[in-house]
Amino acid sequence: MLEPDRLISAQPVTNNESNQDRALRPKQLADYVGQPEVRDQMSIFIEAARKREEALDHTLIFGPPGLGKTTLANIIANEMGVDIKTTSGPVLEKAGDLAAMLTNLEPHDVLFIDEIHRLSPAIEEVLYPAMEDYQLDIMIGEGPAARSIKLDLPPFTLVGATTRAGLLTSPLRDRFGIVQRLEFYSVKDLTYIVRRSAEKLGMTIDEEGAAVVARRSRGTPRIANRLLRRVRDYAEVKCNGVVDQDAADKALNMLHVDQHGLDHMDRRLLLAMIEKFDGGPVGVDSLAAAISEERDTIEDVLEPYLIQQGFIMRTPRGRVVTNSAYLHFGLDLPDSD
Ligand SMILES: Nc1ncnc2c1ncn2[C@@H]1O[C@H](COP(=O)(O)OP(=O)(O)OP(=O)(O)O)[C@@H](O)[C@H]1O
Ligand SMILES: [Mg+2]
Repeated sequence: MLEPDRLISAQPVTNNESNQDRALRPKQLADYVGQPEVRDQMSIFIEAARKREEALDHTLIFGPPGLGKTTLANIIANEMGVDIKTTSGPVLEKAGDLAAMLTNLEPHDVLFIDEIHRLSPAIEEVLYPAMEDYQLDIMIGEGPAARSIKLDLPPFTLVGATTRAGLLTSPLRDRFGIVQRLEFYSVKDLTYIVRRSAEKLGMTIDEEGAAVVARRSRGTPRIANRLLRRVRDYAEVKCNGVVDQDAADKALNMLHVDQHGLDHMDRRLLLAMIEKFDGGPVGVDSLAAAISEERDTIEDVLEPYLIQQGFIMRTPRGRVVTNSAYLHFGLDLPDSD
């Protein structure tokens, strides 16, 4: 887990924040900002399924935390005009839990399984025939009285979300007809998201102020919304509630979020690579030990953005920092030999 005080963590930190997240969450594909390819494809697939009066094909959504996987799953159900039932990989412990959810679905409903890479193998076994043939094949009872029962399920859509597609077993991955990968958002898209969230929160922010928040949000809408709330606090106390470029800059400097949206965790990772490992290559486990962070956090949360921004590269021998990272910290470039 991340330190709960990490301001730019992409995970929702508190329940209260999840509620606020939900209030800002778009409900229709048309309001889903950015991700143009995903949006275009999904609108076609959804319209086609509706015309044929079929359930949408099973859909896998992957991408780093806070980019809009849960949001998209809900939009899919909404646009299909069906209900969504939500669960997650770690929550589904027993095959019976999954069976109960499956048998409660109405035709064409969406079953959303978050963190689908964390399903147990036993549950995956139940899922395969359910996905492929809408068949539930399950053992009930134990010992000599145990018997297997088969049930027909209504045609439904499984929507799975995961931070990394590579973590899924291939039989599971192969059963998804639609696979969507979410990308980090552009500053332009995030600026738009910030302005719209500001409107919903009843605050005043100008284009430049919104752009400052967008630039420092690690390409992630959840972080943009979180920073916006802290900027609002600052502006209400220090500048009569109006957020312009100057107010946004000052607020975010106070929070130690730098121009690239990097916070102390990112800086710690990059500096450890530079100072302790001469810039790499270094394996993720050594890195995790050096900064006392979990391997998963590094791979799921920290690294994707640092790679996308060109601060880190993945090589067969491990991670290396790039010259941009040295320049970011105002350090001399290492001798190239
Ligand atoms: N395309 C988008 N347009 C506007 N706002 C968005 C978009 N995607 C996400 N958001 C905002 O970001 C918040 C976080 O998104 P969401 O919860 O869907 O992320 P996630 O990918 O499911 O994250 P996690 O991996 O932590 O489950 C949403 O509540 C919503 O306000
Ligand atoms: Mg989610």
